Amino acid sequence: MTYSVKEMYYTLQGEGAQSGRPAVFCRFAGCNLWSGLETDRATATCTFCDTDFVGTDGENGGKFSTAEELADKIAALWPDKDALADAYVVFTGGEPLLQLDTKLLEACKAHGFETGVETNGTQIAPAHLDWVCVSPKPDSPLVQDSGHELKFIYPQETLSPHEFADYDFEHFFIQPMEVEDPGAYHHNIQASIVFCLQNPQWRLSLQTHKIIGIS
Ligand SMILES: C[S@@+](CC[C@H](N)C(=O)[O-])C[C@H]1O[C@@H](n2cnc3c(N)ncnc32)[C@H](O)[C@@H]1O
Ligand SMILES: Nc1nc2[nH]cc(C(=O)O)c2c(=O)[nH]1
Ligand code: SF4
Ligand SMILES: [Mg+2]
Repeated sequence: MTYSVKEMYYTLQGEGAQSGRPAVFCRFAGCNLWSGLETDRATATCTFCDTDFVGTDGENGGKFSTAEELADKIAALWPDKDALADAYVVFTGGEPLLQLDTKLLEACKAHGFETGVETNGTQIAPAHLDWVCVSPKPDSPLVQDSGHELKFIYPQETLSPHEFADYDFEHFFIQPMEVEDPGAYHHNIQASIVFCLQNPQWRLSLQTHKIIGIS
């Protein structure tokens, strides 16, 4: 299996229940809900994506021909080789479950890493992931309907958080949809606050990395 990786970097998890936790982010190239090309955005299944996941030309990106080779690179990005007890890698994308497999998870475990994933839920996650974050998208069957956190990007015209309230997750988050127009983004933040206040099962997730200016 050859893995196509857009970029990898060491940062703080910005979103959800693990927010603030140091982690290596491994961003796979490609997604099943959008080509990633701006010319296709309007007709894509997922139209609000905030991420460039096209190609393998980002920081530490590339093609990795084995799980061990990719896991070695992930481990090399962890700052303290003597403190792997807290080592954490988050697989994202693009859609990571198009590429993330048991072999890669095992290779990361062998280095001492805890493993997490950010997924749109249209593919079943491999077993043994330590943290599964599912973020549902419109017109996309949610086959991964359990995990650690469900993160709903709010608001969405054709999808309501209420559809997911009984699913098997430990945490339920509302994350304001970031859009280009500052006024519209402000509106999404306000609407997210109101939703959480009226539906206390749900908590607010802010994209803290954007607030503090890290990637
Ligand atoms: C870029 S996606 C990659 C992982 C996976 N494809 C997914 O959609 O969950 C990472 C996270 O960012 C969220 N996200 C994407 N675009 C966003 C936006 N404009 N505003 C807020 N969150 C967004 C996604 O819902 C997901 O939780
Ligand atoms: N710092 C930081 N935290 C994140 N949490 C989820 C992200 C993602 O793009 O999947 C992300 C990201 O891009 N950066
Ligand atoms: S599913 Fe995830 S990666 Fe794909 S377009 Fe939507 S937000 Fe972006
Ligand atoms: Mg991101």
